[in-house]
Amino acid sequence: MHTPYKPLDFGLDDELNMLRDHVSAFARDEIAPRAAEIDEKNEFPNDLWQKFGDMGLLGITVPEEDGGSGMGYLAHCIAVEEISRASASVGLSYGAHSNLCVNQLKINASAEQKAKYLPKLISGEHVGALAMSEPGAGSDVVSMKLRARKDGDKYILNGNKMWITNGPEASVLVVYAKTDPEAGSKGITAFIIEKGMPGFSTAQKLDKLGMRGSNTCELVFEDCEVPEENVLGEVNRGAKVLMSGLDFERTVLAAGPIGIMQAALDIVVPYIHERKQFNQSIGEFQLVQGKIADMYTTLNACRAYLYAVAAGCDRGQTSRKDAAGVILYCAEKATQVALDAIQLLGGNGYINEYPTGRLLRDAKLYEIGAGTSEIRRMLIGREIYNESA
Ligand SMILES: CC(C)(COP(=O)(O)OP(=O)(O)OC[C@H]1O[C@@H](n2cnc3c(N)ncnc32)[C@H](O)[C@@H]1OP(=O)(O)O)[C@@H](O)C(=O)NCCC(=O)NCCSC(=O)C1=CCCCC1
Repeated sequence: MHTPYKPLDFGLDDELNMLRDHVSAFARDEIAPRAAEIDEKNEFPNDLWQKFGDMGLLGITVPEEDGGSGMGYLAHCIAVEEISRASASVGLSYGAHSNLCVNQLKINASAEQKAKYLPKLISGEHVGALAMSEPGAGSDVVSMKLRARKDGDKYILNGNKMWITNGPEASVLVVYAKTDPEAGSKGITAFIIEKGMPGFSTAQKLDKLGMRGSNTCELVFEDCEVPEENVLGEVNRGAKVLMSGLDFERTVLAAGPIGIMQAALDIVVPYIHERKQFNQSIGEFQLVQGKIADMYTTLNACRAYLYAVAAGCDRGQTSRKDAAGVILYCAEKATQVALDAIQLLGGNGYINEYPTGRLLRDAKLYEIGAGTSEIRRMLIGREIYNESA
């Protein structure tokens, strides 16, 4: 996609710059022209899964020997960023598939599970999702109620999951349940659930404020029989799988707000040349230039933080506080930058003919999903306090 000013060079290597060019051109040609329609129809365009698969994006962090592209978390962030720049809801669903589901399998699945599930998830034949939240367990995720009772060589699951991204179309889902309800975080187990397992169904798609092209629903488990070979990781050790997964999730999903901020600048910079008031382009006014300066510097500061945290993940140095920190900062700044874009477009920014309203509605999700801003601040403050004790 064309950046309407000279962007800052972050000194990324050739492989990452080529990936950005490749994804950016695809997003410009195949996603951006459909972004308004995707939002209006409240529907993910399913043809994109196959195309993302063909481009090698769905298993981007999976080693080549397991059928993936063998790239890292920084590469994954760049893909999410460029897709989200064209359509934030497509970027969110893409991240939910490739990071929340596929990357969790990469880290925690057995060789047999990888051989069974990864090929179709990586090709785009299957869509992936991850389910942790419940109607009564959002921020307090450890209080989840979905029960998995051992019965011979299988588990019987009963309960619900809520707000599940890609839930309506997912064929493979990583689902957390309580195998020992009295044991708190030491009684959680991760399972691989397949669409079509008896007793597993999805409820009606949720009607959201934003991210409308990313399908979300409730999952229902009614005496759902799951073979014990579908346990992901160790029994009763699912809290570690969940919490460490959240560090990667928060890092990679922080690229979504960055795509939104870049999209805001893509719209606003040409607009301030075209829009004339008082016989001149509004870009001539210093208050307008000041807002553009704030948007640009905010975007670059967010990018620098994200690229540093993602490069740390690639070196095996995951940081819980900085995963929470980068998504906290990028999400709140994306909401502000979307508001700035609306303000600069004035009356045009407030009508749905222009995409700035969608940017704002989409940005708001990132202050809530993958841990609220409040939970993120708590995690960062707690860790800094404990580290410095
Ligand atoms: C921070 C939090 C509130 C939990 O704090 P507590 O102090 O209770 O938990 P605590 O005592 O810190 O931990 C429990 C166990 O876990 C281990 N562990 C923790 N971090 C890690 C880690 N980084 N790596 C490995 N193990 C870890 C910890 O040691 C403990 O184990 P133990 O019991 O001692 O054996 C947590 O629940 C949270 O974060 N909520 C937000 C959930 C939340 O973010 N959903 C979002 C779901 S929605 C979503 O994901 C999407 C939304 C929209 C888009 C798509 C995705």
